[in-house]
This record gives sequence, structure tokens and C-alpha cells, in this order.
Amino acid sequence: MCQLKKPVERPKIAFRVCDLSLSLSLISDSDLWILSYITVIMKKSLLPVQSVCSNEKQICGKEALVKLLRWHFGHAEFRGKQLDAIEAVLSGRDCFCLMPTGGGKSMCYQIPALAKPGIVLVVSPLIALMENQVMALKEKGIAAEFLSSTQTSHVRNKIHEELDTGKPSLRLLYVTPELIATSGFMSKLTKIHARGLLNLIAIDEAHCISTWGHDFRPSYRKLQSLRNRLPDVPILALTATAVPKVQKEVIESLCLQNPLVLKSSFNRPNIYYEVRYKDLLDDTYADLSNLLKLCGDVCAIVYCLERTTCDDLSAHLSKDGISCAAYHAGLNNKLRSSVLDDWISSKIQVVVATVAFGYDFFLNSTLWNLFSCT
Ligand SMILES: Nc1ncnc2c1ncn2[C@@H]1O[C@H](COP(=O)(O)OP(=O)(O)OP(=O)(O)O)[C@@H](O)[C@H]1O
Repeated sequence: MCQLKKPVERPKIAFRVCDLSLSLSLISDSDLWILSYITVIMKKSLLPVQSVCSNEKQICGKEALVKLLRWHFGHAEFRGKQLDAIEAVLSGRDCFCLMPTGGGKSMCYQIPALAKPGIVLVVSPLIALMENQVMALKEKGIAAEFLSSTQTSHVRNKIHEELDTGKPSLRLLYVTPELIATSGFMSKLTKIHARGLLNLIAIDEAHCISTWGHDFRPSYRKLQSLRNRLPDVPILALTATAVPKVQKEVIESLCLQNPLVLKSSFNRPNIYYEVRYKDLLDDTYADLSNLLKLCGDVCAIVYCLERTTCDDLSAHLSKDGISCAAYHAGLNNKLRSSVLDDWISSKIQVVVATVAFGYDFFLNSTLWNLFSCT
């Protein structure tokens, strides 16, 4: 584990770390700017969906699964423990998968969604994250939707109509844990399951179940009902941050049965961190502005702890000629969606956000992430 010491003379330090969560833990207890430079180029595939395993009962072999990966996502081979997780859930076994941020966890449920007809239900804690994943899947020609309060009732009704059809074309349905907790949605799921259409339940950011973790979310506790109501649907729990205590709590809380437990290496050679101490900088705003200008056209996210800091910093950067916007839970849904759209379509370069934005967006392109502690 990397250790940080406050330098006495050097105004900045640069180092590689093995875990992104280190940077997040630093935010809460130091007065730092943490700058991380991440390079991940995502390949795009616009090929149509084609099921390799046409027979519902047939379990896909490795070759067929690799074919799906190449066809739909343009990746040559599975990474780390992806294939083990995919094979486990396709065989009907529960799985607990611990992989670093950006390790490729989503492939562990996206490939199963393409391997056989039916629906994979993905429980995700952040609406922005769901929106982003669904958009990326749709770009690849994969039928995916999310259900949330941010949608119009017209859009939601259309998705419900699709779920009610005998043969929905939908492959992935993203929902929040709060929706799972409603009796209406649970009875819908039970009906889908009774029609033999629910293949897998993936619980993303599963550590939110744990009261030990920093991201505890009470509604994750209610996911227990999934096992009670849908006992034979395999559950895949995914996280990047589970220490053994959390892992145990996740497995127990979700009632996973003899799960395959997979843990990948947390060494991340593509992540580079640089730390600047604010008390050693003359003007932190100018420093940040200059840095963003130096980055050129790449998109960036500046994470802040508080909503007011987001608004304040965004105003400062805008005054400095940087195209940016704030994003936090205090803004209405319409505004948040439009900020996300503008950032994704490069209409704005920088988003100054709280964790409401999610930590996953930096994986889609080459960009900078900056963590501010004020
Ligand atoms: N087998 C693979 N080969 C190459 N790239 C891959 C592979 N699997 C996934 N990726 C790429 O890795 C990046 C991160 O994947 P993904 O978003 O699934 O990570 P994650 O583990 O879900 O991250 P997070 O913890 O942030 O949710 C994506 O750009 C994805 O396309």
C-alpha cells in the first residue's frame, strides 16, 4: 500500500498507486489537490446484437463468450477474472467479484446478458452512472434501459410495456435499489421471472450494503428480498472496495449461496497520481485553471466534497475562460441531465462535481480527474 508523507520542501509529489480508493480516502483528511491522469481508450463497436447461445438451456463455451466480447465490445480477450465470473453466473452460480475500479466489472454481467435470451437486472446506486452505461450500450446496438425518477412517465411506461411483452428485446435493465424495494416493481420482477426471462441479478457497488463501508446506503439492505422472492436467479455482487469484513456482510446480506469468490489484483499501471499541497500554492484557483488549460482539449472532472464548493469553483473557472458546469444533488434532474449530456458530447470541458456524479466516468476516455479538498 502506498504511503503519503507531507513534503517539507517539495511543492509537489508524483507517484503511482495501487488503488484508486487511496485518493478518495485522502480527500477526507488532508488539504490537498490530487491530480490523477488516466488513459483508457474505449473501442466502439456498432455491430448488431447476435446471440451466440441461441438455445436457452445451452451454456456458452469460452470460445463463444470471447466471440461475444470481440463482436460487441472490440476487446481481444477477457481480462483478469472476468471469464470466471461470467462462466459462474451463466452456470447458475452466485458470485462475489472484487475488482479494482476500471477493472472491467460491467463486462461480467454485460456478456451474460448477450449470451442468452432474457433480461439481466443491474442494480446501480447512481442515476448518472446508469444513464451513462445505458447510452454506451445503446451506441453498440445493445438493447438496454434504465428506470428512474428522472425519466418522463411516457418513457417509463414504454419500458414497462416492453417488460410486459412475451418476448422483450431488452437485454439489460438498470434500476436503483430504491425501486427494487417497492412492492410494485418487485411484483413485476416476479412476473418476468415466472415467464423464465430473468437470467441474472447484478448488484453493482455491492459494498453499499455494508454498514462498515463509507458508502453505506440503507436501501441496499432491502436487496435481501431479491433472494427471497427470486430464489433461483443467480446473483452477482460486484465491488472495488470490499475489505474482508465488508465482503462477509455483502455475502450474508444478499444470502449468496456457495458463491464463487473472485478477487483481482489492484495494481493499476494506467493510473498516475500527483499531489499538490494547497498551503504551498500561491493561488489554488489559478493553479487549477492553469493545469486545466495545459491539459488542452481533454475532458476533466473536478471532485469536491460540498455542493457550495462545486458552485463556487465552477464560477471561478468559468470566469477564467474554462467551459465548465457544476453537478451535484442540489440541482434539479433536468439540469443534471443537461450537464451530463453537455460534458459527454464535449460541449463543456470540465464538470465540477460531488460524488453524485459517480467515479466511473473517467474510464470512457482520456482525461484528468482532480480531487479538491477545501
Ligand atoms: N476484457 C477487456 N479488455 C479490454 N478492455 C476492457 C475489458 N473489459 C473491460 N474493458 C474496458 O475497461 C474499462 C472499464 O470497464 P468497466 O467500466 O466495466 O470497469 P468497472 O470495473 O465497472 O469500473 P467501476 O469500478 O468504475 O464501476 C472500459 O473502458 C471497458 O471497455
